[in-house]
Amino acid sequence: MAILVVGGAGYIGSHTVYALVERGEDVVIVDNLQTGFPQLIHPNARFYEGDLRDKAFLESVFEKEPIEGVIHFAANSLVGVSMKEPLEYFDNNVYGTLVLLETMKKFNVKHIVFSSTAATYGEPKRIPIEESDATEPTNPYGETKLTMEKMMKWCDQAYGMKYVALRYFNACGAHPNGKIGELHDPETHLIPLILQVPLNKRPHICVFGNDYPTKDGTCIRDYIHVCDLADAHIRALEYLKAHNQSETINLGNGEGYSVLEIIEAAKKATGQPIEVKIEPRRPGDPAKLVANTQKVRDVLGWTPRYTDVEEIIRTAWNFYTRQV
Ligand SMILES: NC(=O)c1ccc[n+]([C@@H]2O[C@H](COP(=O)([O-])OP(=O)(O)OC[C@H]3O[C@@H](n4cnc5c(N)ncnc54)[C@H](O)[C@@H]3O)[C@@H](O)[C@H]2O)c1
Ligand SMILES: O=c1ccn([C@@H]2O[C@H](COP(=O)(O)OP(=O)(O)O[C@H]3O[C@H](CO)[C@H](O)[C@H](O)[C@H]3O)[C@@H](O)[C@H]2O)c(=O)[nH]1
Repeated sequence: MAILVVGGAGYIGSHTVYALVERGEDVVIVDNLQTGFPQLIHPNARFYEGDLRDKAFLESVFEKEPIEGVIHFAANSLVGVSMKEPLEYFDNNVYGTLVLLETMKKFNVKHIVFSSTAATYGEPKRIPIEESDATEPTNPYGETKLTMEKMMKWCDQAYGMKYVALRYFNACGAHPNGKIGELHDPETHLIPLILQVPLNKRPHICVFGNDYPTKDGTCIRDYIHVCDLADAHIRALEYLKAHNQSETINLGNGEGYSVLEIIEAAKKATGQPIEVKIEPRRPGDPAKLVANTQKVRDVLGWTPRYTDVEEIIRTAWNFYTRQV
């Protein structure tokens, strides 16, 4: 039997594929490469290039492959773009998920693990955030992910399809093998942008606002290593097999770091100076996002392997310094 990884040529998807293959799983990837990279595709996975929204294509994959479970990463995920082009986000994220769920129903595949996000909460009412807290997304991206969660809830009720929705906080770092890591074009995430300074790809890192109500005035986030994320997906699939029960679970380290703290850690991890420029706030950034991680520990038995941000950044640095 095989695991289908939709979006397996992307950043988090590729790390999950590596973890699955390392465990001896048979892995099938579907990806249209819109933001994925051929070099992130594991050579032992069977790769089908195509779009999730292409029903005939997706059905042909389910016909050929003995798929028993799905991990779904494919989405548009830039908050700023989603504000300007919400319909593109509903089309790819919601309609793409609709086609996937219809195909799973047709081929009687009952288990799906999928990428949700802390953006489903919007501006949090309290820190750390618990899964039962209000979900009021402040942008179309978060709204599409919340809609995907709701689609799965009703598919469970109607068809007995079971899901684990993993609400990630800030994914970061790279596989310690140095072969795969975070590649986005354009890159918008803090850690890769910071590392572009010592890589001589940008003169300084812009800090978006130092007037937030936090300890040093910069935003606080919960950074989780991509291999720890990958591990949680595999545990979620095992949980579905063992318990056949749907869950929505936060996935973070449970520790908050400010933007300036991350820059300091990057200086230590790289041994290089990093010039900082303070800029105005980026619209839509909440001051503080930190996960309550009790549920992922209790339900999936997951604990993070990487808890030290300097070590996390070193794995990313190791990857970037090996790229030509
Ligand atoms: N990176 C983060 O910090 C973060 C945080 C929270 C949630 N997420 C979610 O995790 C998932 C993976 O994020 P990532 O950073 O690895 O993104 P990514 O862009 O690197 O990976 C997404 C992959 O899906 C593919 N894809 C997109 N639309 C597709 C379609 N219609 N058909 C086939 N393939 C398609 C892309 O080509 C890409 O390979 C996304 O759903 C994202 O919303 C990411
Ligand atoms: O050049 C930069 C880039 C980012 N930041 C700051 O660094 C923090 C982290 O920003 P990222 O863009 O790396 O990540 P976000 O917290 O904005 O977003 C991440 O987490 C969200 C959930 O909260 C979504 O899931 C989203 O997809 C995911 O990228 C923010 O305070 C941001 O303002 C800077 O100061 N300078």
